[in-house]
Amino acid sequence: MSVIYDRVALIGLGLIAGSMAHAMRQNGLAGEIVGYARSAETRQTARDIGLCDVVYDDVTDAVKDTDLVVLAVPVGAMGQVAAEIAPFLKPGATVTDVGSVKQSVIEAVAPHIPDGVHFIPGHPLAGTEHSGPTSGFATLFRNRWWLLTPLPGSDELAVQRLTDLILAMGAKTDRMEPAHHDLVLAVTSHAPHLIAYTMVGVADHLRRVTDEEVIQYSAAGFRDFTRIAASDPTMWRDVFLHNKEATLDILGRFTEELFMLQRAIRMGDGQQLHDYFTRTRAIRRGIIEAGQDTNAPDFGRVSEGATKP
Ligand SMILES: NC(=O)c1ccc[n+]([C@@H]2O[C@H](COP(=O)([O-])OP(=O)(O)OC[C@H]3O[C@@H](n4cnc5c(N)ncnc54)[C@H](O)[C@@H]3O)[C@@H](O)[C@H]2O)c1
Ligand SMILES: O=C(O)C(=O)C[C@]1(C(=O)O)C=C[C@@H](O)C=C1
Repeated sequence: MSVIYDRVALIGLGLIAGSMAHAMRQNGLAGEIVGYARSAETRQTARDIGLCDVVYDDVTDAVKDTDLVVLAVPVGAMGQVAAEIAPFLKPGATVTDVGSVKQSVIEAVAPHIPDGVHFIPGHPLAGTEHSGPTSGFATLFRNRWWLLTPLPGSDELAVQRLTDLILAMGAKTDRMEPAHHDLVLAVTSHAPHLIAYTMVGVADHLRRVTDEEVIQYSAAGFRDFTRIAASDPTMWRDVFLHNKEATLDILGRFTEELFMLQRAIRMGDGQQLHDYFTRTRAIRRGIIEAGQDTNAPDFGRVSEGATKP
């Protein structure tokens, strides 16, 4: 494939930036890939593993004369990073982000972007429970959705060029309104993470009662259900603080359903339980059959990729 951007700067060198670096390099999509991360330790690890062509100690050096700047830091840090880099952005450059929440990132970043620079918010629906500069791998985005939430009046050529990069990294892309994105992701990603974290908390509480047995004999159901509870605490703290309303809305609905099932169990209403599980099983199977389950975990791929990027 051919070069789409001459120079790409990755700000924040974790799972997503690292996977982008591998995917761009493997497919020859960037003339030069440079990077910056806040912690000196992360920068050193990135240099040791050759993640980028250059890793800078100063974020402004990374964005100077750069065609595409990718903000790949926790959602709560996006605004501050945008403010730092804004005076050094090249006219005509594109700034995108990969944050899991869109409305609050747009509110935090857009005011800092100078005229003549294109800000195109985005979100790859792909990840693992691993984080940091060694966790990325080239195939992370393959067959995954990468949503763009362009602002009204965005430069269509700039959006198309970013779309070309995303497609060339193996992803599928679509456009969405930021508020709709945040509601959809609250259902499909944010609430499930909170529930998984909670389930581990419950198991830990019970462990004290059962004398370690909960952890020792943790069944496949618990393991499958709670894999995502091993995810980065900073990232998820920021997601919940910045997608507050949608997450609280979905958790309210979840709690109502849970109470309904709880009551059915208490009343011995087997018919209600069976009907509910029959309906939800059909929905879940439908997702797989429609081929929309490409974001489901694949443990073989993840562990292989994470250790051998
Ligand atoms: N992990 C996932 O599954 C996933 C999937 C899609 C999108 N995202 C989003 O992508 C972004 C990055 O997530 P990740 O999983 O790659 O995280 P990560 O923890 O693996 O990496 C984050 C990087 O940001 C750096 N960083 C933190 N604060 C910074 C700051 N103020 N300035 C500069 N660097 C800073 C850290 O040093 C680290 O290198 C987040 O916004 C997250 O919501 C994550
Ligand atoms: O597979 C996982 O480990 C993930 O949690 C990835 C996942 C998701 O919920 O699907 C997590 C957060 C993102 O913003 C996008 C993808």
